[in-house]
Amino acid sequence: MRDKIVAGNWKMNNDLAETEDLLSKIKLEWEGTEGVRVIVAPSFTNLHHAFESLRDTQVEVAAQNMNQHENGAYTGEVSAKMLTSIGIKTVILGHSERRAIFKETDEVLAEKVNTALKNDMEVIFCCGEELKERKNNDHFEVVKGQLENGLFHISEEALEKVVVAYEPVWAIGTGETASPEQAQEMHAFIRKSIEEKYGKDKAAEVAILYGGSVKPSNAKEIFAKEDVDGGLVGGASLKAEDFLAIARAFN
Ligand SMILES: O=C(CO)COP(=O)(O)O
Repeated sequence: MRDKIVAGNWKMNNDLAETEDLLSKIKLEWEGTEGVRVIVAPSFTNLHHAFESLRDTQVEVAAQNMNQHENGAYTGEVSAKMLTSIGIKTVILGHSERRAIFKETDEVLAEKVNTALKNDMEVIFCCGEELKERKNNDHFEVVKGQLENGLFHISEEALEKVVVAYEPVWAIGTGETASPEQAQEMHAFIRKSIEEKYGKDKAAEVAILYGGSVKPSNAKEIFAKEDVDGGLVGGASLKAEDFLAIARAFN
């Protein structure tokens, strides 16, 4: 059975005090539900603290990004080894903000995926189309291209360390959610694409998360869809109450 996952991408929010506050609320209120993985992704500066603070809990910690190079003269960057050395075993790669604002290409992302896997890290690989691409009916082609060029070079064995997150750019931070049907349609397409490359059994094991204005009020309906295995949550992950209500939406 594939994992059910609710991951909170805190983006560039929360200083140390705010991080401590949010983590303490999550720790206090998350009872741990059978079969649901809860992950938080604070900023680099707060990762070590978050990991130590959540050490004895069932809440996991992920990084929001990392560099594709192992080490060297890359001022301001963070390597896989720096992350694993503080206990971080999961990294979000290819978020649309990284692609659009920081100009990360499929080629760079393919390298990042390789580096993460080589360092035995789990990858949450993001994909998703922009509004104009959906309006032109290009969304399937765009997402397939992102998967083929950024992810599908990895081995069958490595796929076991990959979670895919579908985040339509037009639904991120806009309050506009993909309908449960739109999410299911794309998730089924993503699973089919994985199946064509790696086979049915492998595809059935890959968790595919939906991201884009997930809230306590819509999570249940979205997560009920067959190919939706959870959510990658932005804004609503900054409030413990909302984030955990989303995590409980599986029940
Ligand atoms: O980008 C997202 C998570 O990575 C989604 O953000 P929102 O939930 O704020 O729309």
